[in-house]
Amino acid sequence: MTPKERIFVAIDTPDINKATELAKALSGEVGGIKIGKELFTAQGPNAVRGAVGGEPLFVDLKFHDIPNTVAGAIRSSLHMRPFMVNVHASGGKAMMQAAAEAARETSEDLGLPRPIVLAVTVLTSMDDNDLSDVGQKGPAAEQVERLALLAKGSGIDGVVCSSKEIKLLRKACGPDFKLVVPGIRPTWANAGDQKRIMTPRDAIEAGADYLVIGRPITGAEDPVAAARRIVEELN
Ligand SMILES: O=c1ccn([C@@H]2O[C@H](COP(=O)(O)O)[C@@H](O)[C@H]2O)c(=O)[nH]1
Repeated sequence: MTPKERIFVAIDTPDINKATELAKALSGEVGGIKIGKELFTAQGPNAVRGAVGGEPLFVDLKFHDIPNTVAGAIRSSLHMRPFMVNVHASGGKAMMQAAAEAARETSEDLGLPRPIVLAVTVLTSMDDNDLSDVGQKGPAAEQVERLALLAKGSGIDGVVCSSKEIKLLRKACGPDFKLVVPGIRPTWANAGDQKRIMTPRDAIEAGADYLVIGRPITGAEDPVAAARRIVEELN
């Protein structure tokens, strides 16, 4: 896989025209498009698939509910023909097993390739202090490793983590376990609300499978130029 193919651009906007325009402009410049709660809640599944066109789609809705409800949500999300979907690892083993099973069964029923099912560990906007505020045992890297091992044991294909944990998780979870990494910031971009960050190049060198990059590209005056600058830095 080329470095470019490892980049998923996060298109976070409620505006379908803006989303469609960005997806079209960035087609061929990156590996795929990630949509999340902002666009999905405003526009719904049909609009999302329409906006993204034929590009590989990461449906980042981070389901977190009882197993039956999450299984149903995964089933429904497969109609968007995603390449990747996700749940929160903190929803527990039974919930993750239900999600993995729903993805397997539904893709078979629909005659579609099975999407990669990921579990979100600790949000990249949280540091050790934020974790302790919500009563989770830190440091963040330890909680990420704990949740990643639970996810792997529940039949999940990989995790969403920060680049700070890539080396640790490669060792703990093996070479085939997918590591999808947001909180990516080139040296020329603002961190914003992200706390556990790394540059695209350092994250790839550490062993990330996919990088999720939003505002450094979509918030740039020229998003295509920003995407190309990142790809050049990766090459
Ligand atoms: O831990 C997580 C999980 C998901 N995200 C999502 O990734 C993008 C990052 O966007 P930036 O603009 O590059 O910060 C965004 O859609 C988040 O919802 C994350 O950041 N951290």
